[in-house]
Amino acid sequence: MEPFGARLARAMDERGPLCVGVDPHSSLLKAWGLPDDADGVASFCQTVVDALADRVAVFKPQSAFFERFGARGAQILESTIRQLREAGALVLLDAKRGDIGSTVAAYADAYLNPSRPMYVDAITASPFLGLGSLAPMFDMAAEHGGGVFVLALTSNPEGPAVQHARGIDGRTVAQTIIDEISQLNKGVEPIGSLGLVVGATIGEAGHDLSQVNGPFLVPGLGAQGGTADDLRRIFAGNLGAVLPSSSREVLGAGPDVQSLRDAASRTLDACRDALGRPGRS
Ligand SMILES: O=c1ccn([C@@H]2O[C@H](COP(=O)(O)O)[C@@H](O)[C@H]2O)c(=O)[nH]1
Repeated sequence: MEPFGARLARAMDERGPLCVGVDPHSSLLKAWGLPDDADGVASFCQTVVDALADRVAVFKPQSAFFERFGARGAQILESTIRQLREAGALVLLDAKRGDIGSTVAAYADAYLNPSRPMYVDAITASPFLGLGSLAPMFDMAAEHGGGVFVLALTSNPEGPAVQHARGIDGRTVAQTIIDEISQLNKGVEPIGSLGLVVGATIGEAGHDLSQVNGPFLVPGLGAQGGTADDLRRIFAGNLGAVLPSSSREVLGAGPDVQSLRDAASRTLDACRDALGRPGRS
C-alpha cells in the first residue's frame, strides 16, 4: 500500500486539514438524548458516520470510550472503523499503545496488519518505555503503508513534568523523541509516515520541530482551550504538516446531521485560515 504520509497528504489536500475525534463521552451521549450504554455508542457513531464520513479527511476514534462496553464496544469500534474507511476517510485509532518490544509487536499486528479485524490507517503510541521499544510498530507501518503518531508534547497540563525533563545531554525528553522521529522520517517524500502528537495548548514550549518531516497530530483545540492562532504560532514553518484534531467542539453540535456538518465546516475553515491552506473552489 502507498505510505501513510503520502495518503495523509492527499487526504488533507482533498478534504482539508481536519481530524474529527470520535469520542462518545457519557456526557455527549446524554446531550444527544442517547443511553449511556453500547446501544447509545452505536447510535452515536452511526450519526457521525452518516454526517461526516464522506467529507472529513481523518477520524480519530478514542479507544477508551469503546472499551467501556467490552466486546460490544469492540464490535462497534470495528464497524465504525470499517464504515469510515469505506467512505474514503483515513482512520487514526487513539489508543496510545506502548510496552516492551515483544508486546508492541502484538499491538502492531492488531492495528497495522491489514488482515486483522481492527486494522486502521494509523495509531497513536506512547514512547515512554523508550522510543526503540516502538520499533515493531514502525516496521509494521513501513511494511503495510501505516502511520504511527508518537506522543511528544501532549495537550494535558500534567505532560510537561515528564516531557520537559532534561536528560544528561541537556535535551528534554520531548526533544529527544522529536529528534529520533526526525531521523526516521529523513528524506521521505512528500512527508514521512511517523508523526508526533503535539497539543495546541503547549504554550511556548521552546522545542525545535523544524526537522520532523512528518505529520503533527494536534489535539487540544476547542474544549481544552487551544485556538487556531495557537496552531499558527506553534507550527510556524511546518504548517503544511499540521493535522488539527477536534472532538467535543464538533461533536457537541450533534445529533442533528446538518449541525454536525456545519460545526465540522466551521472548525475546518478556522484551521484552513490558520494554516494558510485555502479550500478548493
Ligand atoms: O495530547 C493529547 C493526546 C490525545 N488527546 C485525545 O484527543 C481527544 C481530545 O478531545 P477534545 O474533546 O477535542 O478535547 C481526546 O480523545 C484525547 O484523549 C488529547 O486530548 N491530548
